Amino acid sequence: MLFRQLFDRESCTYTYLLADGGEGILIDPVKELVERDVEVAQQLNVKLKYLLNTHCHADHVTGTGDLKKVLPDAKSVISKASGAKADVLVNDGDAIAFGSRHVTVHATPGHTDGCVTFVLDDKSMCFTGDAVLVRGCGRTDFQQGDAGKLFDSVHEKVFSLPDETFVYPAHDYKGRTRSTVGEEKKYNLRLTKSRDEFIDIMANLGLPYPKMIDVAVPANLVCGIQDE
Ligand SMILES: N[C@@H](CCC(=O)N[C@@H](CSS)C(=O)NCC(=O)O)C(=O)O
Ligand SMILES: [Fe+2]
Repeated sequence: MLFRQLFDRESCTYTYLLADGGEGILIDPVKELVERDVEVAQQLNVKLKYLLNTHCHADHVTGTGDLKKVLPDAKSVISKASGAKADVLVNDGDAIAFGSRHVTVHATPGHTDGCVTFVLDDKSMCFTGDAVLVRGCGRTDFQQGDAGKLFDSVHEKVFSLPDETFVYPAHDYKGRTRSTVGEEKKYNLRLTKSRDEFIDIMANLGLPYPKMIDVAVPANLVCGIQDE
């Protein structure tokens, strides 16, 4: 299987390309980097079949809408629970296939209601969006955020994966690229605490809202297609 991790310096977002037999998926593309993503896919002889979003992002506009303009056969994907528009609305347990491989959708609400984690068929990798970040997790102070829900989601749907499963987050703000389930179960600064302590930590993060939130959320509810 072909795998690439790509990075947006502006929003610190990771985009992932997975492909098999010339068919591929992109997870969490960023609008400003659509040209880069198309070029990478072309150079690696990958026909992009599905353009996946782990959730309705608040900090950047998804590239899935613009990618569809240049790749008309590609289908945008987001969870039904996100309330956003896309060609394919997925639910917990659904599979997205490319070549002879697939990822399974695991609903991991809490950062937003519609957050999902994509788990590769052999459980070697999972793509956690903002549910699990390296040594951290997505904030829960906007967009239906619910710390108790996030704690339960992660413990039930991510920490139940094998310790060796690589964790690929949607963002990292300190230059880290990936982790493993085992590492996060041991060293995550928030999710290793008790449920009550976790809820308290999340209520007191004191983070400023993402700069782009007022533009990004409405745009992402319509797959990144804004009035132009
Ligand atoms: N400064 C950035 C936004 C940073 C931020 O709020 N990140 C989110 C993920 S994007 S919704 C988050 O959940 N962070 C958790 C954390 O502990 O940092 C901007 O202005 O865009
Ligand atoms: Fe987010």
